[in-house]
Amino acid sequence: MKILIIGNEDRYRKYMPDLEIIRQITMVFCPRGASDEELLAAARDADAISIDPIARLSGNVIRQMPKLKIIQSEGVGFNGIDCQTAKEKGIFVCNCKGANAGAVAEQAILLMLALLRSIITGDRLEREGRQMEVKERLMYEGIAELGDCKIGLIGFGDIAKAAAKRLLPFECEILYYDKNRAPQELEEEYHVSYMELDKMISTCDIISLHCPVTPETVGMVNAEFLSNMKTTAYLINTARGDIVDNQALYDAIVMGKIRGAGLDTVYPEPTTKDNILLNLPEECKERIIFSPHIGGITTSFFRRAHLFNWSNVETALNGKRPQHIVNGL
Ligand SMILES: NC(=O)C1=CN([C@@H]2O[C@H](COP(=O)(O)OP(=O)(O)OC[C@H]3O[C@@H](n4cnc5c(N)ncnc54)[C@H](OP(=O)(O)O)[C@@H]3O)[C@@H](O)[C@H]2O)C=CC1
Ligand SMILES: O=C(O)C(=O)CO
Repeated sequence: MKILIIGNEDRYRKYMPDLEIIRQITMVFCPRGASDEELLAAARDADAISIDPIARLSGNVIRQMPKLKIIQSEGVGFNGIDCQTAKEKGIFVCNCKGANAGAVAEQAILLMLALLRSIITGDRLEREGRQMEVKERLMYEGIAELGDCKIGLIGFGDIAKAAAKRLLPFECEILYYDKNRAPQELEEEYHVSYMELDKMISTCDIISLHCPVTPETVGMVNAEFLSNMKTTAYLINTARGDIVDNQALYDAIVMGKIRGAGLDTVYPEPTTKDNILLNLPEECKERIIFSPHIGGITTSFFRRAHLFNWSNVETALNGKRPQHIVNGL
């Protein structure tokens, strides 16, 4: 049997669990940006694919792999995979649901705190020996505590729940919007209140995105969305860059429609120097702070995810139904 692994080989090998299936299967590696032709030349006869959650896998490739039974995302996202073609061919697409929820929640909270305290600017000015300017700037703008903030979570799945759990001790008010309202017991368990999207956008001090990219959410954070936010509010995106309209966010920052943004995910990936969000005017460039899509990739996540992924692949290759199927099969 053969598995095609699309992603970073060194990282993959580093977290390889000690399982019998690994000794029985041939592994073929291709990098994230490999073309359809390269993937097919390497592993047209593969039985399984394990794929980095931000890599792409086209229907063209899926259709030409006659033995393929399972496509396993190495993370939560699967938006780069043609799930519909996989479904038509009876191939499972699975993710490792929840495996990096705590990690991404921590990253979102880190970005919130870093923005509230202007940590990037503070670090720069301190290193330049301009301590007074840091204090003056922060005194002028005011430093909010998380506990003073109303935080709006868009999407109330695993990551948003992990964020709500971690935000509770900060004593902030936590609101959420999801296309399906959660049962009352869950709202009580996580101390969150449901709010319609439009109201939440104009009410919250921090809006944090935790929904997937779908036709409904692509470009959801557009000029209208941003101009309805408070001028003192922050946007956090640890979900996917495609949910935010880059030009609209650029304009909102420059025109002072929102105070800032913390982005772990930026469209397109990988980020290039000419991305408009990296080219804000000097006076407001630190109003956006970035992390390079590292929210989910902690050591514990890799250990957990790889263990789960391999056993899920083994289940499918043994003709059984794997867990966390995301393409409706
Ligand atoms: N920065 C990083 O490293 C990482 C980023 N991610 C990103 O975060 C996203 C969320 O992850 P996770 O919480 O684990 O996923 P979940 O599937 O657990 O949660 C997503 C939630 O969003 C809801 N949702 C779907 N569409 C909409 C919509 N239009 N408006 C509001 N809510 C919506 C879903 O509802 P329903 O279930 O009914 O569809 C679900 O409740 C992932 O899709 C991925 O893109 C994930 C991991 C790591
Ligand atoms: O799990 C995911 O979807 C990720 O983005 C991790 O990098």
